[in-house]
Amino acid sequence: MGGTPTAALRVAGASFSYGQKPALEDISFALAAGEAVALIGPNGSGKSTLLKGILGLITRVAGTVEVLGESPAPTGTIGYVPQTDELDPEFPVTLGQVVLMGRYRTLGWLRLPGKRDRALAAKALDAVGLGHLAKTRFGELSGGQQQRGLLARAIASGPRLLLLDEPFNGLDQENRAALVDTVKRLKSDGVAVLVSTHDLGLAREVCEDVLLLNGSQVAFGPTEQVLSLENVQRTFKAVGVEMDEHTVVVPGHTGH
Ligand SMILES: Nc1ncnc2c1ncn2[C@@H]1O[C@H](COP(=O)(O)OP(=O)(O)OP(=O)(O)O)[C@@H](O)[C@H]1O
Repeated sequence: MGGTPTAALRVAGASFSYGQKPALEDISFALAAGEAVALIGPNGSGKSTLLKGILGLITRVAGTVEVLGESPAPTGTIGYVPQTDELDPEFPVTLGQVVLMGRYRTLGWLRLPGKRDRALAAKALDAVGLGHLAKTRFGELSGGQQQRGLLARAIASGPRLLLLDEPFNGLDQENRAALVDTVKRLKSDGVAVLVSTHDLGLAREVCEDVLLLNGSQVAFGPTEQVLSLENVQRTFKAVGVEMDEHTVVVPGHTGH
C-alpha cells in the first residue's frame, strides 16, 4: 500500500484568534504516534493558544487541524493537562476522584463509573507514582503532585494525543523525574505528546522534534537541529540570549 502514515496530529497553515487580530499565525507541523514535540517560546508567544486551539477552545481563523486524520478530532482522543495555576486550590475532592473524572467523557452523562473505570483510574494514578495518595484532598497536594494528578486524569481517559501545558514549571527533581518517566512510557505505548515547556533538557530528553514560536512559527524540525543558539535568539528576539543544558537565559527576562 505505502503512502504517508496518518499522523496523530497534523496542523497546516493554522492561525488562532481571541478576537480581532490572530494571537498565533501560520503554524504547520505534524506529530506521529509514539513521538513528542516540544513547544518553546517566550511568555505570551502563543504556546497555550496553540494547545487550546488544537482542543477547539479558541477560534481557528485559517488552516487545518487534524487528529488521527479527522477534523474535528474523534471524541475522547485528546488528553489535556492545563497549567496548575489555572486550578482552584480549594477543589473539594480527593486525588482519586480527580483522576476518575478522566473517565467521565468516555462514559457520557448517563452512566456512573463502574469497576473498569475505577481500575483504569487507579492504574493511571499508579503510572504517575501517586497510587498511595488516592484518598488525599487534591488541594493539600504539592504543586508537583497536583500536576502529576492531572496527568493521571488525562491518562485515565486513554488519549491518543496528549497536550501538556508547561508541566515542568516549578517542579522539584523527584516530580520532574516522575513526569519524564511517565511521558517516556506513554510514548512507548504509542501516545503522541505535544508539550509546551521552558525546559530545554526535557525537549532534548523526550522530544523528537521542536516547534519554536513567537506569535508565529520560527522553526520546526528535529530537536538537535532546531535548538541552535541562532534559532533560540530569533525566537526570544533578544540579543545576548544564552542557553545552558536546561534553560534559555534572556537578559532582563524574569521567566516563570
Ligand atoms: N483570553 C485571552 N484573550 C485575549 N488574548 C489572549 C488571551 N489569552 C492569551 N491571549 C494573548 O495571546 C497571545 C499568546 O498568549 P499565550 O498565553 O498563548 O502565550 P504562552 O506562550 O502560552 O505564554 P506563557 O508562557 O506566559 O504561558 C498573547 O499575546 C496573549 O496576550
